[in-house]
Amino acid sequence: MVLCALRQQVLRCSSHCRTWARLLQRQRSSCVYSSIHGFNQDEIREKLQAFHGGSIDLLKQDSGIAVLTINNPSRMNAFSGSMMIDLEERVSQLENWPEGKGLIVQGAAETFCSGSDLNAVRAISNQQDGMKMCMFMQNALTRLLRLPLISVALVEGRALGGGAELTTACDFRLMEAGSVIQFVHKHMGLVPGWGGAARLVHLVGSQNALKLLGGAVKVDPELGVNIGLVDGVLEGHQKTEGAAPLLQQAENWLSRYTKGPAPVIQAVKKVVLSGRELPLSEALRTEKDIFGMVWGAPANLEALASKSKHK
Ligand SMILES: CCC(=O)SCCNC(=O)CCNC(=O)[C@H](O)C(C)(C)COP(=O)(O)OP(=O)(O)OC[C@H]1O[C@@H](n2cnc3c(N)ncnc32)[C@H](O)[C@@H]1OP(=O)(O)O
Repeated sequence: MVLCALRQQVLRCSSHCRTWARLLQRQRSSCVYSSIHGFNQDEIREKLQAFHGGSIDLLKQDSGIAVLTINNPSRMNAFSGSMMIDLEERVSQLENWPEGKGLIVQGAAETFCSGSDLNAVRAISNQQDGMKMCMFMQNALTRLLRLPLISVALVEGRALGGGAELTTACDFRLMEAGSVIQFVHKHMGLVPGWGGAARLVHLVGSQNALKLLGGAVKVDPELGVNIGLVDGVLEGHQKTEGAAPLLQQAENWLSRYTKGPAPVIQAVKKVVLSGRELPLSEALRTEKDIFGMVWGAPANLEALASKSKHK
């Protein structure tokens, strides 16, 4: 009897492992560009590495909420080439964090991010290299959005150009009162290239996206909330007496969605992600696979044993 139960448990575990492996594989192979698109990761990494400065810092906390900081304050947190590589490496670390539940993306020194480092942009202004940088960043930001973590961009100060695009690679956006998100690309003779336009259309619809990009509109928190780009407004702790530090406010906001065991939170993110990205039949099959991973798992058994009521 005991042996039989044990065998069932082992079978269930190995089936869960296979499902996990398949889903992880699906997630990994879901980079937008690979060698079949003529994308040579090593070549572009080498080019980007030449434009150094700043860093992307990752702090994984025991709470299961990590903080990713865009750190290049002397350039208003603009993305140097080496920071792009850093970003990709931090995303890899987050993909391999079984205890993870949430992620906050913030800028250092009270501003979010002023986009690409214009010094690097000037130096690689040829079309081929520009497109390679764009492929690299689309891969990194797509993987960021597809992390099995519930993510929030915490916008303090300005999110400009690529910085505005980065906010759209998170599940949610919180803005400090007085902060601005602005797709300034048109003023630079550009359009978004880090995937920001495609994600913006999903978030706010094509009419609003056209207005924001076509007019390079300064999105303040009120407009952001009205068009569905922004999910919450935080009190500026410098200006409002008694307000908690912004990061603390963001952690409090996020914690309502990250309460509970990591496998369940990750499963929640995965079913939403598959519903958002996959055709319906494939999304339904993926949902079934993910359901199979939480069904009969410890959190489910514990909840059943405690006869919880949802009053
Ligand atoms: C993917 C496509 C893209 O992202 S294209 C890049 C889009 N971003 C931009 O064009 C931002 C240009 N910068 C600005 O508009 C201003 O610097 C903003 C961010 C509004 C800040 O203004 P302000 O508070 O007056 O400070 P400031 O101009 O003195 O800047 C401080 C130092 O930071 C630098 N900085 C700023 N942004 C960038 C950037 N994107 N790339 C490189 N450096 C940047 C400024 O040049 C300035 O440096 P310095 O003190 O003059 O050495």
